[in-house]
Amino acid sequence: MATAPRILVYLLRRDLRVSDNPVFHEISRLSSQASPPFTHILPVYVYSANQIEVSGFLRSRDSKSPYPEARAQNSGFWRTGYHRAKFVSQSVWDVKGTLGQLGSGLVIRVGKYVDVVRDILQHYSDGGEKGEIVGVWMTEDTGSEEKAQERAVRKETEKHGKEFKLWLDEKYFVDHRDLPFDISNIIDLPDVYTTFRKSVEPLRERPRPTHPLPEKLPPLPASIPSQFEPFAIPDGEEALQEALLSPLISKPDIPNPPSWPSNVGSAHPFAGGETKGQKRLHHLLKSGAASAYKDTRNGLLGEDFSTKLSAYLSIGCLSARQVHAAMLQFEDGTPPVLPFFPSEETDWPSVPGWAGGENKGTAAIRFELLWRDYMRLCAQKFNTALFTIHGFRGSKLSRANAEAGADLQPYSNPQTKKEWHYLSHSGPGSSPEITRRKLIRFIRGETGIGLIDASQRELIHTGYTSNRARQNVASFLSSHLNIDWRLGAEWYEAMLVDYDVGSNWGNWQYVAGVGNDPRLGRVFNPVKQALDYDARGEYVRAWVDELRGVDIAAEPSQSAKNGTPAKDKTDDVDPEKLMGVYQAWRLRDAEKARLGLDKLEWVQHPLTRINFSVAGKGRFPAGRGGGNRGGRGGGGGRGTWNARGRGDRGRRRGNMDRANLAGGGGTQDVLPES
Ligand SMILES: Cc1cc2nc3c(=O)[nH]c(=O)nc-3n(C[C@H](O)[C@H](O)[C@H](O)COP(=O)(O)OP(=O)(O)OC[C@H]3O[C@@H](n4cnc5c(N)ncnc54)[C@H](O)[C@@H]3O)c2cc1C
Repeated sequence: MATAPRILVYLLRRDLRVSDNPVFHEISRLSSQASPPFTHILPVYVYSANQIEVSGFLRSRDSKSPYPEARAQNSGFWRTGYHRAKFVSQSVWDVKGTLGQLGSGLVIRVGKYVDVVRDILQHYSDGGEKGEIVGVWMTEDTGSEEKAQERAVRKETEKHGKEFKLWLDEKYFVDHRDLPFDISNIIDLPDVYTTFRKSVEPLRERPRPTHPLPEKLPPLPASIPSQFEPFAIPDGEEALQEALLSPLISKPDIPNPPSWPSNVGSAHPFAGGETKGQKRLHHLLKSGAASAYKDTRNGLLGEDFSTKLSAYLSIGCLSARQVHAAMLQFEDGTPPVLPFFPSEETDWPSVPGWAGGENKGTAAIRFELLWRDYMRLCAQKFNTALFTIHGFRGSKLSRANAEAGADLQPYSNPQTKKEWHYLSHSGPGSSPEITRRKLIRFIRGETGIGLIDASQRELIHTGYTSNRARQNVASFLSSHLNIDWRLGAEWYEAMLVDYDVGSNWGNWQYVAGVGNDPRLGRVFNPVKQALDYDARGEYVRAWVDELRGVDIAAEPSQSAKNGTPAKDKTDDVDPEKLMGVYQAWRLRDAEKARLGLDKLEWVQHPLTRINFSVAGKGRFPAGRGGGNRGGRGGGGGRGTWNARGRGDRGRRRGNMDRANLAGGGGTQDVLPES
């Protein structure tokens, strides 16, 4: 008589890959032993009811979900919006396909993790032919909510007398076990990134080797419990996606969102999944985009100015060490081995950077991947302070508050304290109703500040906007409008295809001045930034299509009349007219009337006016030449509206961020750069 199946349950969360996955690696190793501890595996992915709306999975229209809607705490926005829901669903389906090819499979469920686990444990509790659970495994995750999930699943598993094992999350650049401090004493994490980075350099030598793709995995058990009531899991990828997306489409976060302008492509047109992530990584190396990254990373338009790996990394379709390993092979002149992309030997030598060791592009990618590690460690250190208005700086755990002479300015410094405008209650100079109206205009991309509006519209349509744009948007909401920065973070959480708890909330805190930016009172000037990074207004005019017809042409110069080529790409642009693209209220009345802009509220009554003027005559202001990127910015982006190419290369930096950040916060106008 056949023995009953011995089943290992593996709950997947943000580890949606089969290669370089320590859990699948170990399952494969154990199952190849003479007497494996389990005969079957049950990999399960749960659409977690408090993080993604699951009412679209209700079996009938008359049934009611036992879970409240998955909405954010301060704003009421969906926790997971359309773009990410789609990307995650594609990624889940991709893993399911790979597991199927390896002789196993993936079961998809909705609900709370603990409810799903309880249901599974109960199904097998009688023993017999159905089988017996030998353990429940799960990979750890960042964030207080995720930790609570882990505790609840552990408790439930142990209540049933089964073993629970929490695996280390190995999708980061530096393995937890290799940090220069003991992770159980996370208070020792430096409060400033540079200090942390120096403690783990040289970065190229840090990551551990990757695990290979298993050749074969144990099968699913024959008896699998169905989804518990009142939900049902539809068959097929399309039906599943529809169940996820339908509530988000039927109840959009804002009424009448702006429409997608013609002829502008998404900077992030990529589908989710481990195989797609590896394809993207392969493309970055093969096209030379990885080697060019340092010079292009502050672009605004196009697919290749930056890696666009963030969404794959955030849910674990790729691990950072896979990115590192592929770059290492490229740098050493070995065709990168990606499990889903065997390399063709022949044409690599023609790729810029091939076999040349670490270059400034690949080094800069490692630098950024370490930022991601750092944000995740901060989230772990500060825990729920990640979501509080006064942020890390206000936390008792901040070393600045704990010790004299630490890197961060102490929270008690009056410069770090702001009077925030809230949605829930009145504060000095604002009421919830005014804040709500401003917030809606901010979200719709109708603030009247071109760079902000372009980014917000791009975000709502595509689920992505560049790092440069994100910094400006976060600074604008928190320092120009003084609105509770958490509303912006929640909007990003809903919208971003690459949302990641540590990176999102940590970066919002950083820019809002309550996180671990060692410099105090920094405010981005979004007009100056537009001039530096969108020198022809192409990005703004791509997404804010009302402004496409704005005439920015300069009077033909004498040299042009003589047929001599322009000295600079912007010689044919009239800087004063360009200012009307960056802030439409500055357009001449006749131009506004010609384009019908005089009837638009956001043109006539912008949320703030920034008195920035172009210094000098004929040419754009100082601060645009030379210098290289350092710290957190640099580079620039150009291209046509539907550009697919890279951003501009080799652009300025030096003192620029300081200049960009000139001026005060609040709703005060930012002072012009002298
Ligand atoms: C207000 C704000 C919110 C943000 N929210 C998120 C978020 O939810 N998820 C997220 O992954 N990133 C977030 N970022 C960081 C950064 O903007 C994105 O990682 C980056 O734009 C993603 O595009 P990319 O993959 O092409 O990045 P690249 O420029 O190609 O960078 C390579 C990788 O490095 C990492 N990285 C780069 N910059 C940062 C950074 N500042 N912090 C942490 N990791 C970084 C990402 O994993 C990224 O994929 C945020 C930044 C700001 C200013």
